[in-house]
Amino acid sequence: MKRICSFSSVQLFSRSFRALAVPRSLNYPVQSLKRSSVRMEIGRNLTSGLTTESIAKPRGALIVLEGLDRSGKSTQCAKLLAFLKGLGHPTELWRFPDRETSVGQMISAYLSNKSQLDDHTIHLLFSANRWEKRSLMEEKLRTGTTLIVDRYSYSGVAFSSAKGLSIDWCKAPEIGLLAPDSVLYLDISPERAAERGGYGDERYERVEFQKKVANFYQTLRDSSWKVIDAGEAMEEVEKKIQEVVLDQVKECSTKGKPLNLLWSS
Ligand SMILES: Nc1ncnc2c1ncn2[C@@H]1O[C@H](COP(=O)(O)OP(=O)(O)O)[C@@H](O)[C@H]1O
Ligand SMILES: Cc1cn([C@H]2C[C@H](O)[C@@H](COP(=O)(O)OP(=O)(O)O)O2)c(=O)[nH]c1=O
Repeated sequence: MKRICSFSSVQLFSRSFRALAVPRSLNYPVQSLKRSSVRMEIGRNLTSGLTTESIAKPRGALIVLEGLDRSGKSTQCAKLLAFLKGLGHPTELWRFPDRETSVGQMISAYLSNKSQLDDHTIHLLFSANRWEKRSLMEEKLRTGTTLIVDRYSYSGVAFSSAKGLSIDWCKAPEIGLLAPDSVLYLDISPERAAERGGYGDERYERVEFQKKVANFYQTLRDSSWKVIDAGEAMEEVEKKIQEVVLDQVKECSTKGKPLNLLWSS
């Protein structure tokens, strides 16, 4: 196994944040670079020292569920966990934000309107919350555990972009996190999601805002995505998810598949 990360998350953040947040008027080395070069520079900084193996080795699969608030992610994650465990696949369920860590507690206070934070700051906290779990995530996958992850970097980018931050800025601190093998997007209209239980308790649970989030999710789709109609009955959604995920889990655990990095070109 080759070395994956030579930076601590704090270093990664201070580098990305400095490079992104510095006003053009300040005399900072990246200031004179064009926007696209800045992005490339950040990509190099963030990913230098991050390498993945070229030979595909058997490992666990990284499965991400995404979607609007109340699209059914938690329900389906729990069902998928039971399904994979029942088939004998070592599997864990993770979720972001991970509200257990100290960063996660700051996020939780913000989401429940107990604290106020600048939009950029909360974005970086969400990202830091993923970086603090990155090495454990890699270790679990390489030792054969499949991870089902309830929300990941796509939530980070879609929700912050919906507030008006630039997509490129939002993606930058996510570069170098592990790329999922499958992203299952639970597709539902914001209006239908709002009719489901518990809606309206947290900061982002407003229909107009969720409409914007849905639009930004669309721009993030890539070949790893499968869109699932989340308006169908729970059992139907469950079956569709199982088909997609089982293929991935089998491929990763038997043939093996290289681990890729998110948004690194
Ligand atoms: N396919 C479905 N049809 C109807 N209600 C659903 C469906 N999936 C989930 N629900 C209900 O919607 C609510 C939100 O589901 P949840 O899984 O917590 O969503 P999320 O984790 O995406 O916020 C819960 O009350 C859940 O029982
Ligand atoms: C992971 C993540 C979530 N979020 C938002 C999405 C949710 O509105 C909120 C909390 O996520 P979550 O607890 O998963 O909410 P829900 O169960 O209702 O889907 O945080 C971000 O804004 N950025 C992120 O990086």
